[in-house]
Amino acid sequence: MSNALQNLYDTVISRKDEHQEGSYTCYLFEQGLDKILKKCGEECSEVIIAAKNGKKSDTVAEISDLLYHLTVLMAQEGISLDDVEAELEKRSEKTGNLKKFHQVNKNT
Ligand SMILES: N=c1c2ncn([C@@H]3O[C@H](COP(=O)(O)OP(=O)(O)OP(=O)(O)O)[C@@H](O)[C@H]3O)c2ncn1[C@@H]1O[C@H](COP(=O)(O)O)[C@@H](O)[C@H]1O
Repeated sequence: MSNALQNLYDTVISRKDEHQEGSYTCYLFEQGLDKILKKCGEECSEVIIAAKNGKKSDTVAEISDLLYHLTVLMAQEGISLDDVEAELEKRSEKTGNLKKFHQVNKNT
């Protein structure tokens, strides 16, 4: 995972562990899962709208908002970046095996 995502994740975890005055992340944890899910839903819709509007910088900003809120959701649910990385790698291995399987079948 990228350094920026890892740094964000570490900061979010530290906000979960220790209250910091004025922190929006702490506010989200205090509000709880339903609020975090609501924000993920809202940010997801904003990504779709920005992408439809076609301005790359706006879409990048909305994707960043979504990634931040997903990071808060992961922390809330005890999911680490390693958990997601492992899942992605598992899929990539499966896809690789499937491609090899099709290649072998094509050649026989
Ligand atoms: N990456 C982010 C980040 N992205 C978006 N946001 C906040 O998400 C909120 C979403 O804005 P909206 O207008 O949708 O929501 P709102 O009306 O302000 O809030 P609601 O009433 O809807 O809850 C804004 O307040 C943004 O500041 C973020 N807040 C914090 N971070 C990072 O999280 C880490 C901890 O920051 P603090 O929470 O400030 O300690 C730092 O690394 C920050 O850079």
